[in-house]
Amino acid sequence: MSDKLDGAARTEALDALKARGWDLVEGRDAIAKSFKFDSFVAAFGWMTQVAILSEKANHHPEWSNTYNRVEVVLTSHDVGGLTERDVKLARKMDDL
Ligand SMILES: C[C@H](O)[C@H](O)[C@H]1CNC2=NC(N)=NC(=O)C2=N1
Repeated sequence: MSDKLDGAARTEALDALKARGWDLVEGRDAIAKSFKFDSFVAAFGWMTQVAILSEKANHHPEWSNTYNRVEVVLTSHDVGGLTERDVKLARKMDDL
């Protein structure tokens, strides 16, 4: 059974995410955010922490790093869209 977000839960989650700088990706059911850090070391340190959390949750980001920036896309590949797993990972990324 798909655990894709829909209805009021999806609207609520997306509103909260948008308030924190996340946006829907055009053409797919995914969210994206660009994180900027003071340095490459700060960016990579954050990525390392996220990697550990992601592995623990078995839910992983699509991302790329250029110097002090990390471009993140979150979606749940197994269901082809956004789930609560993406919302939780987004919140952890914001909170680190
Ligand atoms: C086999 C394993 O459960 C899957 O490959 C996991 C790993 N991490 C994942 N991460 C994300 N974002 N979507 C998935 O569907 C997914 N599947």
